[in-house]
This record gives sequence, C-alpha cells and structure tokens, in this order.
Amino acid sequence: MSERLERPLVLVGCGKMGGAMLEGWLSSGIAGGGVVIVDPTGAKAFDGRSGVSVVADGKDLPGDLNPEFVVLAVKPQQMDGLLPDYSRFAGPDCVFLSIAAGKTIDYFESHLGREAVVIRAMPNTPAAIGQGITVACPNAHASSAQSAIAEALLRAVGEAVSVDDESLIDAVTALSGGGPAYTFLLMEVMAKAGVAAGLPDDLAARLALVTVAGAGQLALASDEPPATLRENVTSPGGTTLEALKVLMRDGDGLPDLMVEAIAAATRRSRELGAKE
Ligand SMILES: NC(=O)C1=CN([C@@H]2O[C@H](COP(=O)(O)OP(=O)(O)OC[C@H]3O[C@@H](n4cnc5c(N)ncnc54)[C@H](O)[C@@H]3O)[C@@H](O)[C@H]2O)C=CC1
Ligand SMILES: O=C(O)[C@@H]1CCC=N1
Repeated sequence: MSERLERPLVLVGCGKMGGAMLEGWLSSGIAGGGVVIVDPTGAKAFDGRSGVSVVADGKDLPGDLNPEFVVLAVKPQQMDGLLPDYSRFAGPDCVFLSIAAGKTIDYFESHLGREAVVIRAMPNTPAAIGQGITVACPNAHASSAQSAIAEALLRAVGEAVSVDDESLIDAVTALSGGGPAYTFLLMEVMAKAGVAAGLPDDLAARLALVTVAGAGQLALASDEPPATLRENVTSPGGTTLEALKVLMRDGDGLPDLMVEAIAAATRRSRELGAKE
C-alpha cells in the first residue's frame, strides 16, 4: 500500500465499528503518524498498543495536535455534543471521515465550518476481519490525495467504493451497513427451523452457521451470480424447490420482506440525517 498517513489519526469513538476499523489500520501500518483514540471507556483493547494513545474526552486532546484525519465513529445521536471539540481542526489539511448513519455532509459542514474537508462513509462490521465493504462520498473540499488516503484506510478493512451522489448512502446504510445483521438473523432462524424439524440444537446451529458462511464464500469465489448458484442447488422435483416455493412466495416471501426491510432502514437513515 503506497498511501500512508504522516500525521496523527484521531479516532472519536472506539466501539464496535471504530474498533473494528482500527484493528485493520494497526495491522496494515497505514496510520504512520500514530493514532489518538478519544473514548470515555478508555478503549482498553487498544491502550498500550504501539503508536496508540487514548484520551477520555475531546477536550483532553493536546493543544498542538495537528491531525491528518479525524474519524467520527460515535452514535449519530452523540455527534452534536462533541463536534465543537473538533472544529479547531477544520481546514484544508484535516479530513473528517464520518461513519455515522444518517449524518450528512451538510450537517458536518454546518457544525465544523463550510471549509471543512468531509468524507461520509458507511462501512460494516466484517471490517473486523478485513472483509468489510465501505461506500464513501467526499465533499468538494477533499483533494484527490486526501480521497486516495481515505480509500486506502477503508481498503485496509475490506473493499471500498466511492460515490459522488451522497443520497445513495442512506440505501447503502440499509443494505450493507446493516446487512450483516440480516445475515446473522438468517443463521439464527435457519438453526431454529432445523430444531423445529427435529435436529439437536448444537448441530442445527453449526449447520446454519457453516452453510451461510460457506455459501457466502462460494458466491465470492464464483464467476456465477447468486441466482445461478441458487439454481445449482435446486434440483427439479427435489427438496430445495419446495423450500424456495415458500421463501419466494409472492406477497409475503423473502423478496417482498427484504424490500420492505431495506426501505424501512433507508427511511430511518434519512430521519437520523434530518435530526439536528
Ligand atoms: N455497528 C455497526 O454495524 C455499524 C455502525 N456504524 C456507525 O458507527 C457509529 C458507531 O457505532 P457502533 O460502533 O456500533 O457503536 P458503539 O456504541 O459500539 O461505539 C460508540 C463508541 O463511542 C464512544 N463514545 C461515546 N461518547 C463519546 C464521546 N463523547 N467521545 C468519544 N467517544 C464516545 C462509546 O464509548 C463507544 O465506545 C454509529 O454512528 C453507527 O451509525 C456504521 C456502520 C456499521
Ligand atoms: O443500525 C445502525 O444504525 C448502524 C448503521 C448501519 C449498521 N448499524
């Protein structure tokens, strides 16, 4: 990887998502200027790691700190209260990279100053094992060099896609941001259905877990689209077809349910953005 930060990266919020991304950045060595974590919990999993320091509050950051990136990874509802502590960094040399659901570029510009360099991104938790996917949208102030470093940061934890149309990020949040939860739910309900069909709990849980994970790996490794891979499992007159008749039923089947679910999450992302 050629892009590397030379000045500090400040990570504001080191919870599930911020921590997952930080793990990838530390193992890739991309944060060449060191990392300062701001988290009231003390980020115990990272405190003491090479190149990492931790403070409990943005007000405790050194006065002469000159970060290259400030990554905002707190809950959207916490953002209003803490942004004033970071507005002093806003300017052409510092990128604010937000992963908060709903919070728009305009929101950050209005709190940090219209000149702030802002990139709104939406990652997902498989970032913890380097298999996430993030979609990012930069504002007009982000230079190509800054966008390239942001992309390198995101690639350190999986795939990264850049879009110019920010309005796409709400649906991205619904699809891939929350997507791991839907997949884990699939594992849970498949296991429960297996138990209902007579399998012991442990065996059903293992079958559901390895089947969903294996199917995902197969889909990633294959040149065929998921629909073809599905058809490959579905023997004419066989067992899978009977299950799919239920799952793909018009009106109350999985396709209609998923459209409704993704629409609900997209709507919620827009609502979170609308709240100041
Ligand atoms: N969990 C997920 O799957 C994803 C979450 N996100 C976004 O990431 C953000 C964080 O979500 P999670 O990591 O799930 O939440 P989390 O609750 O695990 O992490 C939030 C962290 O912020 C810390 N925090 C609270 N107040 C703070 C303050 N004033 N200054 C600094 N740190 C503070 C908390 O101690 C906690 O460690 C949210 O905005 C969410 O929309 C985005 C994509 C996926
Ligand atoms: O549920 C949420 O609001 C966050 C955004 C995507 C995944 N988790």
